[in-house]
Amino acid sequence: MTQPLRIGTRGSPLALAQAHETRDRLIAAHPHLAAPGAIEIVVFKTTGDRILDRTLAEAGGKGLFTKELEDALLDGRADLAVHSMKDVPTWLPDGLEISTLLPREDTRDAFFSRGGQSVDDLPAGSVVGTAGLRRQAQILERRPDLKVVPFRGNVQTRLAKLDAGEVDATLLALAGLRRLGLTDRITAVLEPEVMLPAVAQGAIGIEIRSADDATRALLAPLNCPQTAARVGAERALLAALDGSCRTPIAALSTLDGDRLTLKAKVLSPDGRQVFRAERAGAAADAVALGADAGAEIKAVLPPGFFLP
Ligand SMILES: NCc1[nH]cc(CCC(=O)O)c1CC(=O)O
Repeated sequence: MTQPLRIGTRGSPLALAQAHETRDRLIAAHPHLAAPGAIEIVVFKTTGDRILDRTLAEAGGKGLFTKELEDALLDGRADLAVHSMKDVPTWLPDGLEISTLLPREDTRDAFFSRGGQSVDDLPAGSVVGTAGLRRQAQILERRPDLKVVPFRGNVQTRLAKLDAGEVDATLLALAGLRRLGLTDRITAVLEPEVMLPAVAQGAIGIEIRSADDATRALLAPLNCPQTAARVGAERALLAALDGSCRTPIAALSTLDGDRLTLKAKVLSPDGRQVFRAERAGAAADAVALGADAGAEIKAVLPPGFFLP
């Protein structure tokens, strides 16, 4: 029998759901892969899964959720790695590439509060738990009277902490909740005007060895060109900004036919300073539009704005 195609993934329920979606799409495109043993899902624990007592910004380092999967690709323990593109660093290791983007889920953030209030109705002084600086900065931009505290753990853990009263409210990506079937608990879905999403939020990307033409060919029918253009624009913005995970950066591109619109925002962690850029143009120019918007913001940021 030939070697199985090995899908590398993290072990969180969301990561496993995304690995299973990838397997199902592979089988739909190539029915022979439904044979027993043709596809194997291999679970790897990443640094981000181990560190649960600090925020990601404090843990520092890029690729907290991707490095172990990339090591497995590079030394042949996996043939493809499935990632939330939101967690994929701007620069990939030599010899690897994102070959495929699956059709994007909803990009918005979902808001949960114990009392059922939305962001604007929370009583002053309410405690919002969030892991990320992007959500912290935008919550404080709109509601400087709220208190934001660090909040880690996978989706289920965070909802349990909310129930236990550790915080009054929290936010999670709607995409992950949809994939886990956990949307019934949502208090409100936040529009991008209130909470601009993270770069590539809601997109699943598949990483392979650049030299692995066989796996690239198998994955080709799974690629969604619209998602690729949108994520291409947003990640080009990130590259041009050359920020770190300690910088609140938010961006969203949308497509109307072949016309791509990109909205981008860089904030100070306390939400007091906000820098925006917007671009629109042909989808074929997605990367240039993103890079251009990033350069525009970078040019006006005060010196030392990005923490190392
Ligand atoms: N490691 C955090 C992470 N990475 C991707 C998602 C959600 C799914 C997505 O945005 O594609 C989440 C959880 C969250 O932010 O609520």
